[in-house]
Amino acid sequence: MASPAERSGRQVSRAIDALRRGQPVVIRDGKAAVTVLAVELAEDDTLAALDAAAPADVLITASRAATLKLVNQLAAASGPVRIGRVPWLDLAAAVALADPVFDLTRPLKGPFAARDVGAADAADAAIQLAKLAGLLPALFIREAVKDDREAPHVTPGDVASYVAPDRLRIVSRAHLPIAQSDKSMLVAFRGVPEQGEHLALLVGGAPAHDTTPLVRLHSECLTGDVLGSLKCDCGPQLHAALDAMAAAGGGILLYLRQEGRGIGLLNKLRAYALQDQGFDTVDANLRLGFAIDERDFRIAARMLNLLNIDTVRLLSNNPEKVEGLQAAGIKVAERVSLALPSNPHNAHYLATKRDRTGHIL
Ligand SMILES: Nc1nc2c(ncn2[C@@H]2O[C@H](COP(=O)(O)OP(=O)(O)OP(=O)(O)O)[C@@H](O)[C@H]2O)c(=O)[nH]1
Ligand SMILES: [Zn+2]
Repeated sequence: MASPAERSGRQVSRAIDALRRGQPVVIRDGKAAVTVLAVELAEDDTLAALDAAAPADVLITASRAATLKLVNQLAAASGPVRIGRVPWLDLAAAVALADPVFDLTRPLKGPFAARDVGAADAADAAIQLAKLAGLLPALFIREAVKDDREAPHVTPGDVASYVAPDRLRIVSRAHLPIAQSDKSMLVAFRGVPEQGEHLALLVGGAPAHDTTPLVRLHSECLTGDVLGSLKCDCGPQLHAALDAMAAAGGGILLYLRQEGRGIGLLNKLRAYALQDQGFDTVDANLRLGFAIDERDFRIAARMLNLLNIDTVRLLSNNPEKVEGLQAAGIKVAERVSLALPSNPHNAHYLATKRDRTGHIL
């Protein structure tokens, strides 16, 4: 029989799957319960079915609300913002609220009225589920009714346990000779299925017990790692890190499935589209409704724990990685910088990292 934790995990998986298929989900927090539907995938019929019980409002994040200049209406602007539904706020208008791609060409008319978000933990969990589903963080929301009982039901606690780093396990390991060292090994981890399998590449094999290994936290970047994008520095950093580890006699590269600083590939491309309009990497994330950086470095710390590593020499220019690891109990004995020459396409991106996200470059 499934344990309570397994049953709760299965419900969260079902809820994420439902959101991805454009179906509603119920989030229950004590006596309060809300029903949500992702704006991005809503259709006329699914929205009409949701609205049948009572017109559903629109839930967006604080950063999206700030972009839309809605925050000054609110006392607490750090959590999600619930926009009251008015007749002209139809599906197309809600999509425009959620998706910034048309912000410049078709400015939103309004006026929008922010209402009390109600069950705040349930609203937070709804936004987190949309992010786990790889969608824009915007949902239709109304109080749940009896007819919603077919939809997957979750609690904020279920969602928090689902993403807890201690769920991560090592599943498999094998030799993986690479150009820099034919003794390397690859270790695969299973955690949150929607995030993909995190990997640890042990360059030169398992590190000796008496050394402090050189470690790199590399966040997935399909465009840079695989396609040779010149917009970022990920591909060259990946290869330079492997070279540095080989030169040091070994090291560990954690390949974290945190594409686009945790917003996913589709949303990163949306951020790139905004960058084509002139916004920088920070503002693009905020306009989409995300945090500047959505990554959880406790996952990397948990991977290091499972590899029996408690102290590292970290290859990075990002002080937040150092702080994130240390807060999760990993000692960073030294930060080793990993800066590479810029090119005309990534010079502005690197300057933004230096000037706005505290990278030491
Ligand atoms: N959302 C978003 N993600 C981006 C953008 N450019 C690159 N990325 C992602 O940023 C991540 C790269 O970060 P890293 O190189 O691991 O880390 P960092 O924060 O730059 O810090 P370093 O350790 O100094 O390299 C990858 O997941 C990329 O996909 C962008 O413009 N928008
Ligand atoms: Zn990149």
